[in-house]
Amino acid sequence: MSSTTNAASSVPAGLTPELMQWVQSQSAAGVPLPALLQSMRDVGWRENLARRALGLPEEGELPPPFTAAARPHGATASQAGSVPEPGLQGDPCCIQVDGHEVHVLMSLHNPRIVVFGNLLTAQECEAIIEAARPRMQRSLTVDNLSGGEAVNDDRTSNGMFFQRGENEVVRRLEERIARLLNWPVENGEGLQVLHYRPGAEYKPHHDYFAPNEPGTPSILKRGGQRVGTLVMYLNEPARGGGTTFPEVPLQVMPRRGNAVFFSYDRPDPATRTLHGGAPVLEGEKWIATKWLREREFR
Ligand SMILES: O=C(O)CCC(=O)C(=O)O
Ligand SMILES: [Fe+2]
Repeated sequence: MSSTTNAASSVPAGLTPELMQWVQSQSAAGVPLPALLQSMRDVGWRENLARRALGLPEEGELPPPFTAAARPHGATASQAGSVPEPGLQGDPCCIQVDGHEVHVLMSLHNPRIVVFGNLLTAQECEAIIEAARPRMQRSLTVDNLSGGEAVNDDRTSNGMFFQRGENEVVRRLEERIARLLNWPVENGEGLQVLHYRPGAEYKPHHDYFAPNEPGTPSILKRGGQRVGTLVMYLNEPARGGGTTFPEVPLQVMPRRGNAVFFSYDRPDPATRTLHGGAPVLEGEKWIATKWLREREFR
């Protein structure tokens, strides 16, 4: 009798031991918190009970959804152990972000991947390509050994970085992304533009920084780990060039103005976010990538 009482007392109010066991086993299997939260909503758990089961702040404890104006440098959702996540409760097919209609084309919970349509207008895509074009150079990847950057045969694209908020289009887009993914503008790295010619590719990789590499501590000083990626398609190659997730497996084909978002709540392959840019077979591919950090990126 008393053991039953003890077991019950370790279960938060309103929840059941079976549920808590399920949460524990799902977490241990690498299912991210946002996916668990959504699964609980899907089977009818009330929002605050689901949040309590996951150790997340309950509604009313959190500041209102992020707006750059209201919360420019304040507490981030990552401090609640969370990751960027669009507001897809109620399965909307479109999300209005500052008067711009973003379409939700696909949503997968494990790994967490969401495909958006109409995130950028055709004019915005063109403007970003034209501002980037004169500044393109052979892409580098972060060198885990030194914490600096190096040319890498796995990545045969050309690229450049904009400063955050560098021009009007970039600033507007960054604001839109922050609102769409409920993640502060300040936690975003500068937008990166990549250009792939036929044959160019980006072999499968993770976007987080490998914890045990000697260069990682110095990389993490600038805003902590990456916790989410948004790859935005600025044009359409005629064939090839999809963003692949070999462990799902899934391939997202580039359509101008569309984007694929994925998040990872820990720097671990268990997040199943291995992904790459398949070789472009015909035509060219332009993308803009926004990487999101745990904290303010400086
Ligand atoms: O080219 C792609 O589709 C993927 C790009 C990518 O993985 C990245 O920018 O981190
Ligand atoms: Fe990547």
